[in-house]
Amino acid sequence: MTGKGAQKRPTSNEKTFEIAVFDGDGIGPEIMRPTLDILGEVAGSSGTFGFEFQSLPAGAGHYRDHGIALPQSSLDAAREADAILLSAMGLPDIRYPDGTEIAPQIELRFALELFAGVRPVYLRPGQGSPLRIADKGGVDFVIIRESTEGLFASHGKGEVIRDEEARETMVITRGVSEKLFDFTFALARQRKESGKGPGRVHCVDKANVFQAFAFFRKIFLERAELNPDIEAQCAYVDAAALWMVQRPQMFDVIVTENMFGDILSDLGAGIMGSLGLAPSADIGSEHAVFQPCHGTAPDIAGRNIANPLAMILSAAMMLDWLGREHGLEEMVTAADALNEAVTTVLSSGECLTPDLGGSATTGEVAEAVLAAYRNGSPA
Ligand SMILES: NC(=O)c1ccc[n+]([C@@H]2O[C@H](COP(=O)([O-])OP(=O)(O)OC[C@H]3O[C@@H](n4cnc5c(N)ncnc54)[C@H](O)[C@@H]3O)[C@@H](O)[C@H]2O)c1
Ligand SMILES: CC(C)[C@H](C(=O)O)[C@@H](O)C(=O)O
Ligand SMILES: [Mg+2]
Repeated sequence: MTGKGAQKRPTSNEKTFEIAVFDGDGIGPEIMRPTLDILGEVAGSSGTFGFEFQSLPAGAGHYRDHGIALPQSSLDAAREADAILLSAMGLPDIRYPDGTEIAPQIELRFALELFAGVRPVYLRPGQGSPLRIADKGGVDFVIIRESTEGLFASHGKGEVIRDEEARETMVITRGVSEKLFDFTFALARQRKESGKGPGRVHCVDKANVFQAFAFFRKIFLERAELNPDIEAQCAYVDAAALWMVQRPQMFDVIVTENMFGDILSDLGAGIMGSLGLAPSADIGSEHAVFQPCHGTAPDIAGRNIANPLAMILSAAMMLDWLGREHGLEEMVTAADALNEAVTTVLSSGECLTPDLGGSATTGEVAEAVLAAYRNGSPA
């Protein structure tokens, strides 16, 4: 896979995956660079899989310089790739004429039908958290954020009427909701089978007020009947936000609408102590994008102090997804080992970026992860 601006980093292994890479804006390139180095080493030490990375232009900077946020050639190349890695895009001062920010990641989610935004919330042993609960153990749940409709469906289509009134439309469709809930129950089952969770799904909505959410909940309950081995619960979003802070251990898998998922996943990152620890995967039937939950952090960009762990953990999610999709157990094991390496670094508390109270640089944290990976490497 080549193209204008392509940067290839081939490794000579049996199965080579083509990865589309969006460096993005702000801290994006700073956290992407060491992540690709880590992936290169993980692949190199495996001997059974490798990566070809293709860097693709898109983002707010690209819009400022070229008048387009996501070139068709980038979208086409992303579509062809085995997986897509994205750091973060958008800058507060660079906007479309309608006043909204440049957000090609939304275009990618729509174009590639990435309906399931998987956003884990996991407190590692020894890891700090602002929560004042006596026992912080057992905070390990996943938010599934529907990512192609809900309140985001009117992205670019909202209207302001005579400077007096603004309107956006929320869309919930049966087709996407059924796929979303089936994906969610399957994930809860996978977690149950691997001992990570009790096999429980909470549908988080606002069905007490909005017809669209009553419909969302109705479809959830229909699909729950087809998955009787998984406990199905419903919660209103305001109470769910409270419980995420007061007793987060009650959650295993949360499934929710796009906007609620956007907000709750940042709350989840807050529980973990930093947005710099929150990875994500936007998954569809044929494509997947792996990116941190956080943005381009313009306030710290260019200083080499951004926390690279959310990006590295997103790369681990990519390894896990590719491994499962292609039946390559070694990739799944490598994903676990990379996760474990991050746990080692966080638990020791010796090499942390300033968002976690430390003074390490982006590069130093990535190096520490690599060292921990080498020590506990599955190879
Ligand atoms: N997925 C994405 O690409 C994405 C997500 C959210 C926001 N954005 C865009 O990013 C820009 C900035 O948005 P924002 O400031 O509201 O949110 P943000 O996530 O960029 O930053 C919020 C706060 O978290 C900190 N932070 C974020 N990531 C960090 C990291 N890896 N290490 C250390 N600290 C980190 C920032 O310094 C800031 O204080 C906006 O243009 C927004 O639209 C993009
Ligand atoms: C930047 C923005 C468009 C994006 C979203 O709202 O989806 C971000 O907040 C996220 O969580 O991925
Ligand atoms: Mg967000």
